[in-house]
Amino acid sequence: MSNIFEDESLVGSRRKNPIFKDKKPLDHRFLPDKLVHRDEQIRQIAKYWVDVLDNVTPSNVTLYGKTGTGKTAASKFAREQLIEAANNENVFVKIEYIRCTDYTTEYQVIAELCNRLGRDVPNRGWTKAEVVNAFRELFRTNAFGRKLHLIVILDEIDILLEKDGDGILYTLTRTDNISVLSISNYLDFKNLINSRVTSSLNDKEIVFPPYGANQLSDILNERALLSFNDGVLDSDVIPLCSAMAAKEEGDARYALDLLKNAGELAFDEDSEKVTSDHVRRAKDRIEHNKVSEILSTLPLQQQRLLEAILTLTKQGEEITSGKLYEAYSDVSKSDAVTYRRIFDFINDLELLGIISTNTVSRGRGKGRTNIIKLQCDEVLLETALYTI
Ligand SMILES: Nc1ncnc2c1ncn2[C@@H]1O[C@H](COP(=O)(O)OP(=O)(O)OP(=O)(O)O)[C@@H](O)[C@H]1O
Repeated sequence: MSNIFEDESLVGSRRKNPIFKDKKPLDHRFLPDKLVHRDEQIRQIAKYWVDVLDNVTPSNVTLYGKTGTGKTAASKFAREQLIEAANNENVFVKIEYIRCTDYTTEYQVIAELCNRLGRDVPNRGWTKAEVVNAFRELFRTNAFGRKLHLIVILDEIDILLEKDGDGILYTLTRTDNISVLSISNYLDFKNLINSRVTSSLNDKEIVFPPYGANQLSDILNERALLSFNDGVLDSDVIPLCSAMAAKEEGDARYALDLLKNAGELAFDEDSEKVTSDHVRRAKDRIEHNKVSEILSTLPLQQQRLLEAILTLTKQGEEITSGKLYEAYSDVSKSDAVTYRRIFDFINDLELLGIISTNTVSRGRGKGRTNIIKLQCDEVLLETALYTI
């Protein structure tokens, strides 16, 4: 059989893509040369970090803001600039970026930092104290031959704090020559931290507000110039992506996803232009992928519970827990779990944002009832449920 990658249709599409010039700039990990509308925040980070150029350990900083507001991009941007300035001034600085979804415990973060600094530490097997000692030793013994300043960026820190407590911040902020830049989605992130640690965080906080539609348009215009061939975007495409993303809490990542998916749909359909219709369908496609992704990770019984919720919703019924249990037992038959377990499942599905629950009072003496509602599109859910 001939090689599928050499198939005429694929070779053709690689050589000349009528829509995209280069898709990379639409990828989440792409770091653009300039971050429009984030000058102020980058300047603030620089104001704290600049101390390091005078050999002074910078203050710890916390960045707050909802998802897709440019926190990661701004901190990586500041990192690049500081590394360049430090090289020019011959100051020894390392800035290590750690995504706490990948390293979810203090042990893992410290071991990873040791490894990046050239001290081999196993990913498991040692005690936490041993790993912390090995790490501190690097700074105590001047292992690098000259004074190293380490700035640790802890992105999505909430995940680590929830899972493993605030020991990581304690360890890092109590080691000489280290400063931490924490990135959090929640303004109340300090509630997860003990006061012994908050005191060393020094309250240097930078807020990233959600982007408005016009700001999102500026961001998309910059990326579109790099990614799309001239003239392929209809004039209403970027304004529409921006307006839709502004509604989704000003999330630049979502705006970029809409634009990229709209372009891919246009390409798949051999269209010469990307239109607002592609954007609308891109929105459905993204939601569909999101729902499918969530569903594919759900245990079977929870999927069955969702099937039951879907059936009742389609029948136009008000869904109480009692009614739901009956419908669920019909779907699950002999392997149905107990009525009590259903409440855990309902809780989990609510946390995932697929359903919502609302407790209503039925009037005097009649007690209270839980009303369950679907929070995602019925058709999307149905397709996703029956295709996984
Ligand atoms: N001002 C901007 N200019 C250009 N691109 C931007 C800007 N702000 C965000 N982006 C882009 O939007 C995407 C999401 O941004 P980023 O990852 O920095 O958000 P975040 O606030 O860290 O989100 P999360 O909390 O979900 O991690 C990235 O691809 C980033 O490059």
